[in-house]
This record gives sequence, C-alpha cells and structure tokens, in this order.
Amino acid sequence: MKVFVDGQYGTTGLKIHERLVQRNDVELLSINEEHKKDPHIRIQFMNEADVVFLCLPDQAAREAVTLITNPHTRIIDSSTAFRTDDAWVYGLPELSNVQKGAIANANRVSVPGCHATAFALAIRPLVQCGMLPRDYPISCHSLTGYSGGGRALIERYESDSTTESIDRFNRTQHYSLNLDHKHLPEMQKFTDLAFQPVFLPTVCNFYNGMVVTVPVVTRLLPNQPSLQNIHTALTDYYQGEAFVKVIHPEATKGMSQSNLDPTLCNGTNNAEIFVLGNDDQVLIACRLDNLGKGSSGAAVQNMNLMLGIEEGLGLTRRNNKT
Ligand SMILES: NC(=O)C1=CN([C@@H]2O[C@H](COP(=O)(O)OP(=O)(O)OC[C@H]3O[C@@H](n4cnc5c(N)ncnc54)[C@H](OP(=O)(O)O)[C@@H]3O)[C@@H](O)[C@H]2O)C=CC1
Ligand SMILES: CC(=O)N[C@@H](CCC(=O)OP(=O)(O)O)C(=O)O
Repeated sequence: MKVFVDGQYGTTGLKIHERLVQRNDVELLSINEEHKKDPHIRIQFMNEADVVFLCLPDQAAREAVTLITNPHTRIIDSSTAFRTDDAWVYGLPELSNVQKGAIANANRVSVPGCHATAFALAIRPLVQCGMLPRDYPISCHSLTGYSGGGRALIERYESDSTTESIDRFNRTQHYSLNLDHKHLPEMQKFTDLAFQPVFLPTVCNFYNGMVVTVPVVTRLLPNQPSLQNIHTALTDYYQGEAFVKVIHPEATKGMSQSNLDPTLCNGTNNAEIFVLGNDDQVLIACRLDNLGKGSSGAAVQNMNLMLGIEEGLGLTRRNNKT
C-alpha cells in the first residue's frame, strides 16, 4: 500500500512518518526536503498513493485536495479546513460505532483538532445520555504544549533571542482571548451542544502534551448526578476502546495535592479521562498528546480503520495499569 505524507517535514508530518516508517505494510512515497513544495512531484505522488496524509496549513490543504484526481486515492487531512464539512468524515472513531463505520468507508477524513478531541471525548457521552443538557453553559480550559502551534510557534519558543515577543520568563500564556478559537465549530458540532462553549486555551513552556478541563455544577443538571454517576456514564461509554481510558476515581484520590501532568500521555495515542472534584462540583479532564491522539496518532488510527487494519498497528497502545 502506497502512502504519501504531504507536509512530511512539518511537525505533524514528521510524526506520521515516524509512525509509518517502521511498518512493512506501507510503502512511503518520500519527497526530498528541497522539493517539498514542488507541485509536479506532489501531484505525481498524491495520485499514485492509496492514502495521502495532508499535513499542511489550511489553505495549502484546500489546494492539495484539488490536485488529487485519482478517484481511488483516500485523503486524511490534519488541518482545520474540512472538519465541519459534511462531505468529509470527522476522524474521531470513539464518538460512536456509527462514526467508526463511516471512517472505515470514507475517502475523505478530517483529523480532529487537539483541543476539540479532548473536549469531545470528555463531554459527548454526557450530552448523548441526557446527563448534560444541550444548552448547559459549558466552559472549557486547555493547557497545551507549544508544538501545537507548528513550526512557527516552536521557533518562537525555542529561540534564544531576547527581542522575541515571548521572552524566556514569560512563556506560559492564555491565547484566543477574543474567545473565538478556531476549534469552536467542531467542539460544538461533535458534542451536539446547542451553543459553543466558552473556551480558553493556555500555551505552556513544554513541547507537547495537553490537558483539557470542563467544570460542571451538578445541581444545575437534571437529576443532580453524583461524581460517581458521571464517572460511570463515561466508563460505560468507552468500554472496550483501545485508546480512551476513564481513570478510576480511586486512582485520582489526592490529585488535588499532586499534579494533573499534561505530558503523561506523550508518545502514545491514548486519551485519559479523569472525573475529579466532589458531588457538587465536578471537573472532567482529558489528557492526551497533542502530537499523538491530538494529531498524528489519530491520523494513523484513522488510516488503520479505513484499511481494516488491526487497531494499534503503528501506534503505542496504553498499558493496562489502571
Ligand atoms: N502541531 C499540532 O499539534 C497539530 C497540527 N495540526 C494541523 O496540521 C497541519 C500541519 O501543522 P503542523 O505540522 O503543526 O505545521 P508545520 O508548520 O510544522 O508544518 C507544515 C509543513 O507544511 C509545509 N508546507 C506549507 N505549505 C506547503 C505547500 N503549499 N506545499 C507543501 N508543503 C507545504 C511547511 O513548509 P514551511 O515550513 O517551509 O512553510 C511545513 O514543512 C496544520 O493544518 C495544523 O493546523 C493539527 C493538529 C495538531
Ligand atoms: C499551541 C497552539 O497554538 N495550538 C493550536 C492547536 C493545534 C491543533 O489542534 O491543530 P489545528 O491547528 O489543526 O487545529 C491552536 O490552539 O490553535
């Protein structure tokens, strides 16, 4: 099977390459770095490949799709360009078995945004079972590594220049303070919320890793569920999933003293969901690697599903410690 990664020298593309290069069922069509934007070579590879990963800025991804004329080429796009486009399938298989089936049969799959993945995994099951009303005023916060911003942000963070706008001592900061983050449309659509959440991300001084948190006031919910009720709903929903694990409350005892370290899923395709707090105020947290389940891991997981290949191939599975 021939695979081409367009944007293979970027942050996401490199990680997809790393995951695929070890596989003997994949023949990688590789472009020299100096030719990475050469339209002739890209058109040739894109139309020769069975699967094309697009790891490009939005506009370049839109253009690349128009260059693919081979009807058999299947596209997995990691940009924001097509995530809420009904002609594309949203590549979050854990949404439902229907979603898994849609991905398996799709020719066009969009890889969800990293914040949106964590948010949807945390909230969607609760909306679906009616525990969280569709019009609940949701707020959400995310701590993310700076690699989420791609090469440009990585260079800013890793630059030694004191003239940079982010100096060495001020590298953790909120962004999207207009509350208009580009993931909001997909965050609303794939949780089935009536309104967009209030979403505030914070970029931190570590390369990769992410924790997204959603606070919920239980007395505002129908039937006032306990922390245990919320935990059970999430655990039941993700039963049998290879890459989503709901952490047992016993394992989170003392969490308030310790630290919900955003980097502990790094290097894996795993998402871990925590239900913290008490029966009055619950904090649902989802931890993942923005370069794993938040992008390239998810992209490869989608490819495996599309090709009917065993889940886990080319991906680091969780260990079953909890
Ligand atoms: N980083 C992350 O955690 C995540 C990223 N994404 C998405 O994935 C996509 C890629 O992001 P990321 O890897 O971070 O970005 P990078 O900036 O790190 O990489 C993009 C790569 O594409 C190349 N490129 C740009 N334009 C073209 C073009 N017209 N033809 C061919 N190559 C081109 C760039 O080259 P050059 O640098 O020389 O311009 C670069 O090598 C984006 O749409 C992003 O939103 C999605 C989820 C998470
Ligand atoms: C730190 C940082 O800037 N992160 C990016 C999210 C990266 C991601 O999920 O990718 P997409 O760009 O494809 O949506 C952001 O918040 O815009």
